[in-house]
Amino acid sequence: MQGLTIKDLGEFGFIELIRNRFRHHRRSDVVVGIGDDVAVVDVGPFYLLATCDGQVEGVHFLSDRVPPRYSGRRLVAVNASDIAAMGGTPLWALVAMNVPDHTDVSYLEEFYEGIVEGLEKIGASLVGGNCSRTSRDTVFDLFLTGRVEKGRMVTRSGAKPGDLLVVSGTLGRARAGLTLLLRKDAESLQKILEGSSRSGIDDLLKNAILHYYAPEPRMELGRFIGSEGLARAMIDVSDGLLQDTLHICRSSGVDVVIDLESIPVDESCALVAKEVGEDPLEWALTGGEDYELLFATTQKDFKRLFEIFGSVVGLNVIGYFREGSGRVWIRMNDGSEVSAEFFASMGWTHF
Ligand SMILES: Nc1ncnc2c1ncn2[C@@H]1O[C@H](COP(=O)(O)OP(=O)(O)O)[C@@H](O)[C@H]1O
Ligand SMILES: Cc1ncc(C[n+]2csc(CCOP(=O)(O)OP(=O)(O)O)c2C)c(N)n1
Ligand SMILES: [Mg+2]
Repeated sequence: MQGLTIKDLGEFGFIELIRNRFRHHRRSDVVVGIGDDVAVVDVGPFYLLATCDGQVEGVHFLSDRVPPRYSGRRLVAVNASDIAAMGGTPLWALVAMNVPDHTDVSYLEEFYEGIVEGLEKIGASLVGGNCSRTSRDTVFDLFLTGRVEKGRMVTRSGAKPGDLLVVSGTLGRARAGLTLLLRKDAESLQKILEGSSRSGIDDLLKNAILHYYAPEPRMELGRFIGSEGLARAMIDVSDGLLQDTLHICRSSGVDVVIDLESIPVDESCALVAKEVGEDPLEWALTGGEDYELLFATTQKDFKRLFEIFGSVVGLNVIGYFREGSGRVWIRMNDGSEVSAEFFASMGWTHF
């Protein structure tokens, strides 16, 4: 494809290209290859899960504004969230550290403190990695493995017409946190983080910033859903609700109708978006990085799940699946339906 750039093709176009080009390059023990939250390999007594996501300075985190301990925890959280979205349990991790040669060792030590803290929290351990010099930016990649009982993993591809679309927690909080980080000066940020003012609003803002710094992946919820077989398809919200819903629809070969009124817009998102003159609903739909779980389930299984996790993490039915060819529709407040791409951008894409 001479003359075509990665920007022309886009992130998902490129992944599709690689996936199709090497479709036949596959050992017989590969259960799920390119195209889901994690790869799944049959190792005998259980399925081994493997995933890899990175944090790039200026793209995912800001080294001059975010304490490195949080960025280390963030690196773990974004990977652990993919294991949760498969219904699995994390095991071992390797870190590829790529930094310029003037980097402070104390900065790196703190970054690693965060990595190990994050791994211990999810019951995984660091077993190796790699170091390389870069010409400018700091880039950390984590490779995380996990396990799931055979046949208990939840892929992106099992949603059926009639299933409910459910999301955990609230949406738009990470976008609110990032916006605060980019707009506030260091002193105001410090004040919010120290909680020196005792108003409820400051708590909301602090919460949003910390959520952006280092989100808490939904490990218990994901594992429960997997072990009890309570979802037919699942993904985590990294690129944005619309984009990640689209992944489920395309993989499952069904359409979904999202009901705008039922989107759980985070309180901090409503507050910050209003302050900067943006639409909170659009942030909730496309902001991404909330690392909530998004899944297709039946009415009966939702009821069971809600009884256990409803009051702990919050679970909202935000739409339903129907026959179709992999499209996302938005039901407007007046009852009409609009194809999602005409309503808003679908979410984050790297190119
Ligand atoms: N550069 C790449 N080469 C091969 N596979 C890739 C590459 N980038 C992503 N993938 C695969 O494409 C799928 C989707 O990746 P991605 O969109 O990053 O998902 P996630 O949001 O779960 O991290 C995964 O199976 C991932 O392993
Ligand atoms: C400084 C900064 N600008 C913008 C963002 C927003 N952002 C960066 S990557 C991303 C999407 C998720 O990251 P990605 O690497 O695509 O993770 P994956 O979907 O592969 O899990 C978003 C919303 C950010 N986190 N930090
Ligand atoms: Mg990824």
